[in-house]
Amino acid sequence: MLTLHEVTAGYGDTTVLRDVNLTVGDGEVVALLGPNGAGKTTLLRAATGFLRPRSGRVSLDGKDMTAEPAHRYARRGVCHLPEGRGIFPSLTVRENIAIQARGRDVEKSAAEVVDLFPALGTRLRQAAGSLSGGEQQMLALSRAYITSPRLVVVDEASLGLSPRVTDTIYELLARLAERGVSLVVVEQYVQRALALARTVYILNHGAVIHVGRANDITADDIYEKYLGIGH
Ligand SMILES: Nc1ncnc2c1ncn2[C@@H]1O[C@H](COP(=O)(O)OP(=O)(O)OP(=O)(O)O)[C@@H](O)[C@H]1O
Repeated sequence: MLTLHEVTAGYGDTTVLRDVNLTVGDGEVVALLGPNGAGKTTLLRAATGFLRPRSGRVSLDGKDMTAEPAHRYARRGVCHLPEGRGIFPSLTVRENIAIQARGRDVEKSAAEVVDLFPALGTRLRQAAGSLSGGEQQMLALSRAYITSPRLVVVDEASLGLSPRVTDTIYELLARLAERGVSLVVVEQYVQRALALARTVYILNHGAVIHVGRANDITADDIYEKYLGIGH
């Protein structure tokens, strides 16, 4: 459903991505891995209309989206969950849900979120910034449920969270995948990403240096061959 063809992108005079090709099929889960500064966040931004490529082409279901802004991607079912959660800390949980709901019934959306994340049920009137890190990430993930997207792009969902909360977040991503939602997941924990994904892309210095099936590679291989961090 999503295709990046020879995408080059960057900021000001800095070129970050160079001729990147990437495809995500309907219902496919892609893990996007690579060292710090490799350009993973930049790739997600270029793939969802938040950063316009300098050259190359981004398309959704065959339609050229390269020059389109992010809200047009959203209208076509793309949900971008940025690093840093993308929630409004000074607004209440309910107000955040109202913004995520984008014109949908807020009560119904809030009920859906509470059903999915009972922990948020007693906190609807609380400022989102006063939630724990895990609860804030759950609130951020709510967007991917109440808007019924076809493609969800997730940047470092587990950053700073405990292993237990990370398990919960990954169960929810797996549930989205079971529903047939396509996912692109940037993750520092290679093992977790491999367990979820069908396809692995490894990025280094803004270029794709490996594409393959997640079943055909181990986390150790990825560290040794591509990330250069013996562990
Ligand atoms: N807004 C910006 N303006 C200028 N340069 C930027 C900007 N955002 C990122 N960069 C640079 O682009 C490069 C790639 O950054 P990016 O955040 O895409 O990498 P990443 O793989 O997601 O890294 P990390 O794992 O550390 O988040 C880095 O050298 C970074 O300094």
